[in-house]
Amino acid sequence: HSVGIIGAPFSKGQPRDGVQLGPDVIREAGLVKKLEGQGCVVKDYGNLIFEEVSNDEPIGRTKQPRVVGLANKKVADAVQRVKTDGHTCVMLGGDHSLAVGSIHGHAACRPELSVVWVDAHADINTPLTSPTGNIHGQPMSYLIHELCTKIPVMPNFSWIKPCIAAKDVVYIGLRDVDPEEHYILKHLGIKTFSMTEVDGLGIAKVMEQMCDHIFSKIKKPIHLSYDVDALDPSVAPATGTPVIGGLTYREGIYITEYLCQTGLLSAIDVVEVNPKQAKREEEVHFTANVAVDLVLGCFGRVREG
Ligand SMILES: N[C@](CCCC[B-](O)(O)O)(CCN1CCCCC1)C(=O)O
Ligand SMILES: [Mn+2]
Ligand SMILES: [Mn+2]
Repeated sequence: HSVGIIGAPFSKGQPRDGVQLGPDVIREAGLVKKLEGQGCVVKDYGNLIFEEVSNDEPIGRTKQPRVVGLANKKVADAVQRVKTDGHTCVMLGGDHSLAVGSIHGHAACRPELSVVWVDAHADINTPLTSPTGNIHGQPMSYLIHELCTKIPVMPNFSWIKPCIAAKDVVYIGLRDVDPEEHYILKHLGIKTFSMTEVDGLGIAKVMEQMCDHIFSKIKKPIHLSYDVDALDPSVAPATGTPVIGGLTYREGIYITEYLCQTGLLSAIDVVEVNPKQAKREEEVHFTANVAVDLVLGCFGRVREG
């Protein structure tokens, strides 16, 4: 595997300080060395530099729109470059608003994408449905063709063109979905495997049925957007919006092992690691090590040795 790593130290899609430190704590947990140790060729493109935006007043309830729009343009260009260079892209967040740029940049190289969104949350609020105005709860609404009429014009967002179809999206791990998001998921017929399905079917069946769904016609490259809060807070405590009843470590890893063996993983986001949300120092290292293990699973590490 040839891997291109991008650090995206960005936090303005949500209000909690610290998630901008995610890329560096994940690197400090040995990501590059461990990938190389399992035979990957790794190019670390370093951390993107995000410029400030003054007077970034809310638009309606939406907070920090200008700096989020600007940051995602940078991410989109960087992901496109990594893909053009021929690597599987790994974007280290930073908050989940960065998925707008990551998926947009990926789709610029691979127009026919399927998106696997692993998350406690659906992150599909529009600017008008969001209960908080935090853009990390909205990224999917800017990317899905069927929602484009629901998105108001916002400064620094005009470059964004919807690039994925609802039928090519699948969710795993949902357990904290806002009412409006639930309506959108149902209305668009988006395939979801909430924690209820994970419990009822077991993770192996979830992965089988998920692949049947996204590969129902042709096989498309996969964009895996992995929010560490999909995992149970006991497994990934250093994150901004923890929700109890999440994926076990084993389930979280199984998802990456399964997707790796499809051979279709083309870009991966690992987001929402926030060291400042940890109660104790060891929780930071624990969460960072789990994040590293998720990436290793995407690139061929299997637990049998
Ligand atoms: N859906 C929420 C949470 C988004 C989490 C973003 B992620 O997945 O990247 O971490 C709001 C959640 N909800 C608001 C009302 C009270 C309960 C929580 C939102 O702010 O839109
Ligand atoms: Mn998320
Ligand atoms: Mn989440």
